Amino acid sequence: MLHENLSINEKGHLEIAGVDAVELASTFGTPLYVFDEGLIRENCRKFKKELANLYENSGVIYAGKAFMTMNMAKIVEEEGLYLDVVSGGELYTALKANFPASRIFFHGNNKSFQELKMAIQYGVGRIVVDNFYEIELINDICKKMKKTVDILLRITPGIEAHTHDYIKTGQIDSKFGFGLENGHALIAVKTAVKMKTVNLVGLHCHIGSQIFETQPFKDAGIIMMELVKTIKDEFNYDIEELDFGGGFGIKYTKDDKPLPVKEYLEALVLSIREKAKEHGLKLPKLLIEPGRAIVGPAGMTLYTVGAIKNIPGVRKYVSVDGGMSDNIRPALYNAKYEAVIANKASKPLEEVVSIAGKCCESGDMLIWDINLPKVEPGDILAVFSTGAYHHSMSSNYNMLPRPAVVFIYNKKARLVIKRETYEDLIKNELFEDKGKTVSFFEHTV
Ligand SMILES: Cc1ncc(COP(=O)(O)O)c(C=O)c1O
Ligand SMILES: N[C@@H](CCCC[NH3+])C(=O)O
Repeated sequence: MLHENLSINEKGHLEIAGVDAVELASTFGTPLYVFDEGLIRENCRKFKKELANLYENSGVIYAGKAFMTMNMAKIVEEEGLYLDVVSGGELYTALKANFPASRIFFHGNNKSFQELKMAIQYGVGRIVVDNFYEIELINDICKKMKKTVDILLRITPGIEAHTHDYIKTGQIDSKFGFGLENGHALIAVKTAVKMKTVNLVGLHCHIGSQIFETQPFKDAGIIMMELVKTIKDEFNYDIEELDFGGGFGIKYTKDDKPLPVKEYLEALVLSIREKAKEHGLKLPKLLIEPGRAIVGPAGMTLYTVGAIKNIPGVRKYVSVDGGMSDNIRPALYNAKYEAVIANKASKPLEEVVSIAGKCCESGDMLIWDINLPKVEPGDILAVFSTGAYHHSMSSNYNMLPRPAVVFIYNKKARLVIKRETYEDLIKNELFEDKGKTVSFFEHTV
């Protein structure tokens, strides 16, 4: 199986973290996001430990955009990680979960006045400043509130990571950060150093996501340390923290070959140490921001098979009860997945089919050409590695209620987000009539 926490029980059913997936589907309904909480915690610890072993003065920040709920924020806090939030909504969720504001890093390329005010009012640990407009906004807010704030500047280091175009972020032609090549980074440093309301603590860069090589991390280490040296020389200013973002690749299919986390980190740490030695610089605090690698492999989605359409000599379409509304990644990035029929996990593979979502889009295909046992309506399809950027990117397209979320821990299933209801879909609508009472059947857990 794709991940170690997946197995097949004596009934021939798929199990995740020791819990029968078919039972989960029948108890909680489908589509269903299932997370192995034990694996999330293990991944948090692994990142912390691997980094600390290589570099003492370090910290791991969980990137909330991958999967953000109050329960997730609690796990992140309990595991001693920092938290990266990227909107007022993520910040609100974290604060509601009692996540300490001082451990929050606030990201985003267009933070609004209200979002920044909220962040400053609640005392977030760091604002990761993306652009000149934002520096001025922060300055104004801090002056009005008579506060100061610790910031990192997001740098676009000019590195091309070999990943999907939509998830590359380090190249100069990017909407994120201050460009290094065009001199914006140094102008931003100069501005921040002079500003009384902000305390420039460090620099940030993020080169992309789902990366399978060490070279971009090595390059990022070198480029950022050169910048630290330039800042020291030009402004006599010490940069105390370097945050290198996330990007650690994971396995969606057997063809994906992520490296052990240690290898990416070693590459990064080596280049930082070498540059520090070469230029006689103090070693900065080293931060990383993994999202996908912490939650991605820990999640899977369960669907129920419905209509099956065989077009002889062409293709067999197997439709499931979810689709691009709970997994936009195939449509957005042409992302590939592996899946099994959870109730036939030990049956031989018999046919090649394509898994279609239920949204009104021809592009709503979850998997093209997958080998499965004979598929029938009512079968439970389990799609793997759906922990990151699935729930967080879900929508109500076609007025589909968002799936429930279940955490498995110590072989017990716990509902952490209820399935949305049809009432939830219309709850914010202002409608003049009283509206009619409509009966319907839905799996409400
Ligand atoms: C600034 C920043 N940090 C961290 C992450 C998390 O990246 P990943 O999920 O690839 O680890 C992202 C998303 O790519 C990001 O934009
Ligand atoms: N949402 C993307 C990654 C973007 C990361 C955010 N900067 C994905 O599913 O792969």
